[in-house]
Amino acid sequence: MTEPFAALNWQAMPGLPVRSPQAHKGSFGHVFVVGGGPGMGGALALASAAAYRVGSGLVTAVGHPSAIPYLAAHLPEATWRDWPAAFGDLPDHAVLAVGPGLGQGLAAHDLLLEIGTLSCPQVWDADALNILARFGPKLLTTDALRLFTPHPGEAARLLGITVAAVQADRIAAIVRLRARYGGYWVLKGHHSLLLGCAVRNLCTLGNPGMATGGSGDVLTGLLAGLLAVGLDADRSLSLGVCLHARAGDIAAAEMGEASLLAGDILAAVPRALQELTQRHDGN
Ligand SMILES: NC(=O)C1=CN([C@@H]2O[C@H](COP(=O)(O)OP(=O)(O)OC[C@H]3O[C@@H](n4cnc5c(N)ncnc54)[C@H](O)[C@@H]3O)[C@@H](O)[C@H]2O)[C@@H](O)CC1
Ligand SMILES: Nc1ncnc2c1ncn2[C@@H]1O[C@H](COP(=O)(O)OP(=O)(O)O)[C@@H](O)[C@H]1O
Repeated sequence: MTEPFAALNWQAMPGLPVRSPQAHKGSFGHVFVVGGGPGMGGALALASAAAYRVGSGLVTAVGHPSAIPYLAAHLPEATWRDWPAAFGDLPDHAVLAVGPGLGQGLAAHDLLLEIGTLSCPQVWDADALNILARFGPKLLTTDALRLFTPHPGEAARLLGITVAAVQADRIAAIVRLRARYGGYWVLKGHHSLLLGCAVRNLCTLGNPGMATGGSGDVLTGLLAGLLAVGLDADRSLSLGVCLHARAGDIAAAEMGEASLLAGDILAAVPRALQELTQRHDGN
């Protein structure tokens, strides 16, 4: 029998590290978000903005050329690179988030073959997971720190089973995912499961309004941003998943579940973060 996962407590969760008065943007990492294939520039923009919202110092979006005008109009704070991209010149403090809107064409395969050889911290989501499912664990040739964020459909592909089988025993599924691919895992959906090094939890926050296109892309950017500002992988996992879900609850309380957009979750992230800050300040 598998051990139960304990519910995380938002009320007791530590917030972001306090910024030194001498801080500069180089103090808070550099996230590279790799995705934004044809027709999916929005996923790239959502993930990139989310990385900035948790304090990442610099964000570079790496997307298909067709995604770039959209990105420049919607997120002028990000720098960008076109596909095909190479990653030989990444700075020491780089964190990669790979998958949002990536697509599964040949260019995406080539990008993933290179990223699997890199040693910087990485968050894998969406089409990066679909390509990983096709190649199997041999795609991951280094033991880089990797966070994987499948929804049940992606988890099913990674395990070669049905979505119904994943959902019938979600704990068994996440345990098998880690056994097969290593790394840190979130199995998304109602009561997302988290499996890290010291983390074996579930998140009871969130709501079905979050079942809307792009909300997973926001989570990917949050997780990469938290790694970039210096949180360890376990803490990034638990804070990132709860922050995303709490922001979804704040946004749903304002908008109603049916009207919720992924951008509303993103817009509520600062308020969710302020709840943590104010609690720790004793307000
Ligand atoms: N604005 C954009 O550019 C957007 C781009 N997106 C991108 O579109 C690509 C395809 O991703 P999709 O996730 O839509 O397609 P997928 O085919 O990977 O996943 C959708 C399927 O997964 C299963 N599934 C997902 N969550 C489930 C749950 N909680 N319970 C049971 N079954 C579940 C269902 O069978 C569902 O039909 C990705 O690259 C993604 O990043 C999407 O994120 C939507 C928004
Ligand atoms: N019913 C639900 N209850 C709580 N959270 C949900 C629910 N449905 C979706 N979510 C959350 O919303 C996000 C959806 O991610 P994903 O399926 O990858 O969407 P997309 O591919 O459109 O970005 C996940 O973080 C998931 O946990």
